Parts: sequence; structure tokens; C-alpha cells
Amino acid sequence: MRLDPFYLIVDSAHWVERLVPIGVKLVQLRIKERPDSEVRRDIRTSRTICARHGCQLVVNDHWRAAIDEGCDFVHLGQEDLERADLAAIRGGGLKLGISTHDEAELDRALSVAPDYVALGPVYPTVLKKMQWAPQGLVRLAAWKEKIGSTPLVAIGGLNLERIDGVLTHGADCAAVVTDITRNQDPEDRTRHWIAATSRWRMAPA
Ligand SMILES: Cc1ncc(COP(=O)(O)OP(=O)(O)O)c(N)n1
Ligand SMILES: Cc1nc(C(=O)O)sc1CCOP(=O)(O)O
Ligand SMILES: [Mg+2]
Repeated sequence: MRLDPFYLIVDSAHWVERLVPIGVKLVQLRIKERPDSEVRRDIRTSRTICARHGCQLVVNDHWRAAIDEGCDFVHLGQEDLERADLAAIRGGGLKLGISTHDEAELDRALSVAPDYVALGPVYPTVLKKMQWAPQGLVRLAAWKEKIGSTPLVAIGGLNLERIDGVLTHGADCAAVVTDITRNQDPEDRTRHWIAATSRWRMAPA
């Protein structure tokens, strides 16, 4: 399986509506602390927009709603993994991405045969407080060495200047939140991300 090299992460369907039509092909809905009814409404709206634009939709954390709404992927962290019904996710035909931050988490992730593994934070992130020091590019390359053909997602502190570094050190895909959503012109920044990742999009598998 191949992932688009540009992985946008946003916290509402409004962002999906704004940015996916520009040409985003892989987007995660990462909604925190909102009622289940709103989460489901945003997933449904995003699903419709993504289907219209040929974009894969990943749902973070809310795996039951993702199954119910027929999404493409679920993303789970290690704690989420404890509570989720992986058989139901697989049975629903959804793919699974898993966060990792150290070797033990990587072993745990690989034990459930994920469709991608994420390593973070590669660089310092302002989005959330993290207990791990920035992983760096050498560690990213070590992760790829260990996981082989399973796609590797780099996340944490990525910006336009850091894309080439992660994609030449083993990442198949660069995930981003604030470099786009806190940019003064998110649409323009999204266009730049699409252009900056284009040579990996076109590279032979
Ligand atoms: C692509 C990607 N990588 C990592 C994460 C983080 O997931 P998690 O550790 O469960 O933390 P929260 O995002 O739920 O706060 C992610 N969402 N996406
Ligand atoms: C949500 C998330 N998870 C991470 C991890 O390391 O698991 S880093 C991160 C934040 C990514 O946001 P930004 O692109 O703004 O740094
Ligand atoms: Mg989570």
C-alpha cells in the first residue's frame, strides 16, 4: 500500500472543506473534546467531501464512528490501541495507522500489523505537550530499517523546509498540522506542500 507523501491533519470538517478541494489526497480528522454527535457530523461531512475529491480520510481516535461512516483509515495511539476493537476495525474494511515514540511502542505497533506506522515528534511541536524528546532524522531512518515495506509517517514540527529531510531519511509521508492551520494563508501553504511533495508522489513504487 502506498500513502500520499503529504498528510494533512485538521480538527474540523470546516478545514476539510477549505483545504481538500485544493488537491489534498490524505487527510486526518483529529477532533478532541467535542460531543460524539458533533464528531459524527464532522466525519460524515468530511467523508462526502473526501469522496468527491478522491482524498483518503483518516479518523483519529473515534474508531467506532469511523467504522459507522465507512471511512478509509483509523489512526490510534498506544493508549487508544488498548481500548479499540481491532477486529471490528479490520472487519469494517478500514486500514489502521499507529503512533510510535520508542522501541517498545514500535514492537507493540508491529504486533498488530498496521497499514502504516507514525514516528514522532521528529522535531519539536507546539501543538501538544509531549513526553518524548524530538526523535530526529537518524532515528527516522532506523525506524524505516526496522519496519521495511510498511509505510512510515513522520510527524511533529514539520514545515516546508523539513519535508525533503524526512522524505530522504526513510519517511514515506510527512504529516502536518500547525505549519498549515496556523499559517496566515492556509490555502496557499497547502498549495506549497502539494508542490514540495510532488516528486515523491510521482516516484515509482
Ligand atoms: C499521523 C499521526 N501520528 C501520530 C498521531 C498521534 O496520535 P496519538 O498518539 O493517539 O495522539 P492524539 O493525536 O490522539 O493526541 C496522530 N494523530 N497522527
Ligand atoms: C498530533 C501529534 N502527534 C505527534 C506524535 O509524535 O505522536 S506530534 C503531533 C503534533 C503534530 O503537529 P505539528 O505538525 O503542528 O507539529
Ligand atoms: Mg489518539
